[in-house]
Amino acid sequence: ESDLALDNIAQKVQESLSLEKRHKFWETQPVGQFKDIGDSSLPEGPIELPTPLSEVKQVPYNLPDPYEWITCDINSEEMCDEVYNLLAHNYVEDDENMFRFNYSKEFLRWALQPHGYFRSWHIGVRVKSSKKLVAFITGIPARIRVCNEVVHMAEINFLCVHKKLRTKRLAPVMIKEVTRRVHLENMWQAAYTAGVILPTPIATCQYWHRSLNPKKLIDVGFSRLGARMTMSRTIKLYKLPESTITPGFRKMEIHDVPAVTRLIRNYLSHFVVAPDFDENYVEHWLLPRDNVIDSYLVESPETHEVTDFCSFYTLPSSILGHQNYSTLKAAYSFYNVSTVTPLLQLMNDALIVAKQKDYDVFNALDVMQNEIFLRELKFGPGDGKLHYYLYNYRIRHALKPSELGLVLL
Ligand SMILES: CCCCCCCCCCCCCC(=O)SCCNC(=O)CCNC(=O)[C@H](O)C(C)(C)COP(=O)(O)OP(=O)(O)OC[C@H]1O[C@@H](n2cnc3c(N)ncnc32)[C@H](O)[C@@H]1OP(=O)(O)O
Ligand SMILES: CNCCCN(C)c1ncc(F)c(N2CC(C(=O)NCc3cnc4ccccn34)C2)n1
Repeated sequence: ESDLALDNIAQKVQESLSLEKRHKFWETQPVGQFKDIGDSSLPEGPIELPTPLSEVKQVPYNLPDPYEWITCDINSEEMCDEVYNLLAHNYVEDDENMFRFNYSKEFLRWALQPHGYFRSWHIGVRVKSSKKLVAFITGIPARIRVCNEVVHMAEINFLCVHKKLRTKRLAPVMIKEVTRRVHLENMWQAAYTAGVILPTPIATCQYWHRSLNPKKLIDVGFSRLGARMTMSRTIKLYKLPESTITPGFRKMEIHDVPAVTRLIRNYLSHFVVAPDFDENYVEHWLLPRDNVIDSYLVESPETHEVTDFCSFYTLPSSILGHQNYSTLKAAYSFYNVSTVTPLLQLMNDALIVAKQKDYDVFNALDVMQNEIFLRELKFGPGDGKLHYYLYNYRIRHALKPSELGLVLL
């Protein structure tokens, strides 16, 4: 562990000196460069113009000899298993390597197949001889409004290189290949998030956590017993009512799609960067799916109008090397809209539902208006920051988290 800890410190020092840090790959890309920070003479908008489709590289980038590209059909049970296992063993871990995201197969099928998706954007690298999947990166199409213009872009996610193939500069090749395939569909921008600092974040957000099962969170080292706090006092502090308190609070259903679309479109229009939701988008991204996405709304008992909405997605983490627990059941706040029910009360009902469904922790970023409820509902600030990025699109000033209306998975 001590070597790892030293590596982590070195990494942290490097990151903190990020201005001196050489980004040999990212310096070649059409993204905001650190050297340009503060240069308000640079125009807002696309950095490079589209190239004619005939001039886009028609063949995949070269991989080192033992490897080959594979387009992953996430609908195939076998391929989905391979992707699931690569991520379950090699995807994002916390800085102390105590937890690793454990995206489920049904979550991956949801996350990667929105209306109009491209299978060619689900890109794997495998070993020619053994056919073993050793790397992965994905894109999905999205319509994102940025500074009052709607841009068709790719949302890039699930970039993963097997632990044994790290620091071999495979990631830049993966990124260039997904870029090439997005260009072939005549799209020229992308949005992505990462826990690491790269050229150049458009916003940097903070994770907050609300304990639902404090005893387990303390046992596994996710959180620590507060000073002058006993375990029983801590359990009492986070106790929640047995049932939700808002009249008309219920699960979203398919017939609610038009009303929820109106509600969320209106709400997201207040943010500088936000998805351009239509009914297709709402039907895919917000209709409940067991163990993947939960969404609730408030239907006024008097007028039957839909006045409020809240949602969270399910992303468990593997607990690495603990004898009593193997999985942390985490809910991540997704999109929430309050027009009649106070946001505090709406989100408290979301916490109550999450507790009823045996989640251990409820996570939220400080985006949108989440700051209204974070402290009040006993969320604590986490150590994880999430940086938001746009590819080939310059925004003159970095955004405050409260100007962001976009949550990626
Ligand atoms: C128009 C369409 C455009 C579409 C594309 C838009 C861009 C999409 C961009 C991707 C969005 C992904 C969104 C998510 O999925 S974020 C989640 C990323 N995945 C993980 O953290 C899982 C665990 N880690 C790994 O699997 C590997 O460490 C990865 C694969 C992350 C790097 O592999 P490795 O550790 O073996 O390194 P390398 O030697 O191959 O390459 C080193 C180069 O890679 C740059 N690097 C490191 N981490 C990231 C990162 N998270 N985003 C972008 N770049 C990253 C790094 O700065 C350096 O470049 P430079 O500093 O020298 O310049
Ligand atoms: C590219 N998609 C971005 C979203 C992926 N997401 C959800 C994410 N990206 C970076 C983070 F920093 C993060 N955090 C949630 C907070 C947290 O829970 N920290 C303790 C912890 C428990 N399990 C894990 C697994 C990995 C990392 C930290 N973990 C920090 N979440």
